[in-house]
Amino acid sequence: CSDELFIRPLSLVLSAAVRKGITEAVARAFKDTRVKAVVLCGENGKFCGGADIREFAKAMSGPPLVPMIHAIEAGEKPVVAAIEEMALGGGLELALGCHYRVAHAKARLGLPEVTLGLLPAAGGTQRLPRLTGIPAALDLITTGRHISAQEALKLGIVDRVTEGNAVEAAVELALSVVGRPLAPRRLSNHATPLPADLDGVFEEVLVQVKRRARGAMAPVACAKAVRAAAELPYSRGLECERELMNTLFTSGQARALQYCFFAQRAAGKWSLPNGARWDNSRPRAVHTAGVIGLGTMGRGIAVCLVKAGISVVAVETEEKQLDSGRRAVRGMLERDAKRRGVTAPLHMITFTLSMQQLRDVDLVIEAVFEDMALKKSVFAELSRVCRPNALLCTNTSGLDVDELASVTDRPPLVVGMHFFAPAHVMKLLEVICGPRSSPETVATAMTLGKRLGKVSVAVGNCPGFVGNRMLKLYLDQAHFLLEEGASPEQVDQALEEFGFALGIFKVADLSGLDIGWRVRKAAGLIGPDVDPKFPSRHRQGRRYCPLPDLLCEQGRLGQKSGRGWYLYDSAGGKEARPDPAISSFLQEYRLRYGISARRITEQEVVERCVFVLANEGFRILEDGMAAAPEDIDMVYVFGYGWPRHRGGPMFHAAQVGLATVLQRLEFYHRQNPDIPHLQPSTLLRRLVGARSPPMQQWKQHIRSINSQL
Ligand SMILES: CCC/C=C/C(=O)SCCNC(=O)CCNC(=O)[C@H](O)C(C)(C)COP(=O)([O-])OP(=O)([O-])OC[C@H]1O[C@@H](n2cnc3c(N)ncnc32)[C@H](O)[C@@H]1OP(=O)([O-])[O-]
Repeated sequence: CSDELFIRPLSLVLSAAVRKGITEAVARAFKDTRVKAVVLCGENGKFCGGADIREFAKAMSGPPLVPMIHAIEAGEKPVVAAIEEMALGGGLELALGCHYRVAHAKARLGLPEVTLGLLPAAGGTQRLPRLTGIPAALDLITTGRHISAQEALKLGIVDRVTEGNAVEAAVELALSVVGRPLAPRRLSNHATPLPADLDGVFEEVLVQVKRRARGAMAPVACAKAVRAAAELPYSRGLECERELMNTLFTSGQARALQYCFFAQRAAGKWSLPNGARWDNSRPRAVHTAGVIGLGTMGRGIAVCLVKAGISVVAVETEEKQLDSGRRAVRGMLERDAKRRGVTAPLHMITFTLSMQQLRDVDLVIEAVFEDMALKKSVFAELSRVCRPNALLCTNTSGLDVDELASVTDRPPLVVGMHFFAPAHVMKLLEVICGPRSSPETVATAMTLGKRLGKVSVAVGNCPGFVGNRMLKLYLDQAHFLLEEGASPEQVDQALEEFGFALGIFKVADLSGLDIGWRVRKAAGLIGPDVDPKFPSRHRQGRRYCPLPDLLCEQGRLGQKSGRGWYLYDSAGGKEARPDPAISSFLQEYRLRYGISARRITEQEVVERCVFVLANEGFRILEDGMAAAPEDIDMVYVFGYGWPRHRGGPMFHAAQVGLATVLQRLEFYHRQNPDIPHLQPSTLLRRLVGARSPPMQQWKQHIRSINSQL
C-alpha cells in the first residue's frame, strides 16, 4: 500500500491473536506520521465472522474487543472498514467502530450473537441504534438475521456499496476523507434517534421475541440493551450492555446455543463403518432430478430442488393429482419469487404422467404414499426406466430402505431421504444409509441436502430411523399421562413452557391423528382381536394406550376434521381450544378401566416426555443408528421443534446431569413397570458408572461400537 495507508488483514474470526494483531497495527498506524488513513480488511476476501466462539469456553486471553474498537473510533486518523463477503457479530461491531464502511455488493452483514445466546457486547447494541434508529436495530439485534449490502446501505450501516474491489474502494474513500473532521463519524457521539411511541415499539418487540423463542433469554436481553441506547448516554448504555452480557455469557442457554452451532457443522461430517467419510467420498453432480408423487411432501421437495437450480421432472399417476400438484408447485414458486423480487423458475420443472420421462435424470426422489408394497412397485419400475447409474432415493418416514433397495437392480445406489413437512420450509433431512448404500450415494444425498439448504444428518436404517423412533416413545408418555390424570392442554402447556414451539397434542392434531392410527394398524396393534368397546391397555407385552385409536374411531382426526385432542372453529381451523367433551371422555375412560386420576405436576410431564427421548437416544447410540449425540440433537432441533436454547435431548440430559436423569427414569419405571422404555438404557447406566464423562467421550463407553450407518 501507499505511504498514506496501513492495511492489516484479519482472519475469519477475531481470535486473541487477531485482536492482538489489530490493536498493535492500528496503534502503529496512528503513530506513524506517514500514515494518513487506515483501511481494515479481511484475509482471503472475508472481512470477519465475529468473535471466536471456541474461545468463549476458555479463560479470556489477548486484548479485549471493546477497548480495541474504542481506540479505533477515538483515533485521529480516518479508519475505513472494507467489508468483503461478511461482517458478522464482533466483525460488524468492529466495522461500526470504524469511521466509514464500504461493502462489496455480495457481502452479508448481521449481529447473530442472539442465536448464540448472547448479545453484541462490543458496543453493538449501543452504536447500531444510534446509526439506524431503534426499530431497525431492534430487528437486527433480536433476530440476528443477516442482511445484504444493499439493505445495509439503505439502513445507513454502510456508506458505499461496490460491485468492484471493496478494498480498493475503501482505499479510495479513505484517501478522499483525509483531513475531514472525525467527531461526526464517531457513532458513540451520536444521539439515538427515537421513535414517537418508544414504549409501544418495545412492547411489540417483546411480544414477538417471546413468541419466536419461548423461554429464550438472549432476545429479551438484546431488547433491554437497545432500550438502554434509547434512554442512557453511551457510556452508561455500554455498562448496561456489559451487565446483560455477563448474565447471558455463563447461562446454560448460551452454552446450548453455541453447542448447536458446532453440532450443526459436525453433523455434516459423516462417516460409515467401512471407512467412507465426508472428506474421502466424492458426491455426484446432480443437474436433473425426478420427483414421484405430488402430495404434500412431493410438492415441497420439487420446490426445494427447483429453488436450488436443479431441473425437475415431476410424475403423478392421474391427471387430477397432476393438475392440482402442478398448480400448487407453481403457486409456491411464484409466491417465493415474488417475495424475492425475481422471476419464478417455472421453466425448470415439467409435469408428466409418464415414468418414462425419468430415463435421463441423475437422481429420483420417490414421495408416494407410505406403503411398502406401493413403494416397492415404484422402485422396481424405476429400476427398469432410469439409466443404470441414476440414484434412487425414498422419502420414507420409517420404512426399511434396504427392503426397497432389494427390489432394484442397484442396491448401492439406493438411499433414504426423509424430508419433514412442509419440505420446502423444514430444515431437517435425515439421510438413511442402508447397509448397501455406497459411500458415493451417501455423499451425494448429504451434499444435495446441504444444497437444498437443509441440515443433513446421516442415520441408520431402523424402524422410524432416529427422529420418529424417538417421537413414538415421547408420544406414548404423553398418552399415558392422560390416562393417569393429565389433560391434553396441561401436557402441552408444560412442554411449551419447557420451550417446545407446540405441545405434543397440538402437533398431533396438526399432523392428523389418522397417520399414527394407520401405522398402529399396520404394526398389528389394532385389529380384529381387539375389542373395540373395551380395548385392552396392554399389547405385545407392554402397556398400550388406546386413547388415540378411540378418538379416531369417533372421527376426531385433528385439525383437518375440526376436532381432535382440541376443538377447532371448523375443519382446518387453526385455533386450538380445550374441549369439554375430551375432559368427560377421559373421565369416563379412567372410570371404565378403574384408573384413579392423580395430580400430575409440570415437572413429571417434562421429565417423562423429555427423559424418555434422551433414553431412546442412548439406545440409538448403542445400536449404532446415529454416529454421535450431536446428530440426534440436530434431528430434534431442526425437525421436531425442540427448543434450540436447550441444545437437544442428549445435550439437555448432560446439562441436567446424567445421574439425575438415571435416577428419575428409575423412579418413573418403578411406578410404571409395564412401560419398558422408562427403564434406563445400558449406555446411560454405563456413563453414570463412569462419572458422566463429557459428550465427546460417550462413544468410548459404547461396548461394541457397531455402527449401522
Ligand atoms: C464481546 C463479544 C461480542 C461478539 C460476539 C460474537 O461475535 S459471537 C460470533 C458471531 N458470529 C457468528 O455467529 C457467525 C458464525 N459463523 C457463521 O455464521 C458462518 O460460519 C460463516 C457465515 C462465518 C461462514 O459460513 P460457511 O458456510 O462459509 O462456513 P462454516 O459455517 O462451515 O464455518 C467454517 C468453519 O469456521 C468455523 N467458524 C465460523 N465462524 C466461527 C466463529 N465465529 N467462531 C469460531 N469458529 C467459527 C466453523 O465452526 C467451521 O469450522 P470447521 O467445522 O471447519 O472446523
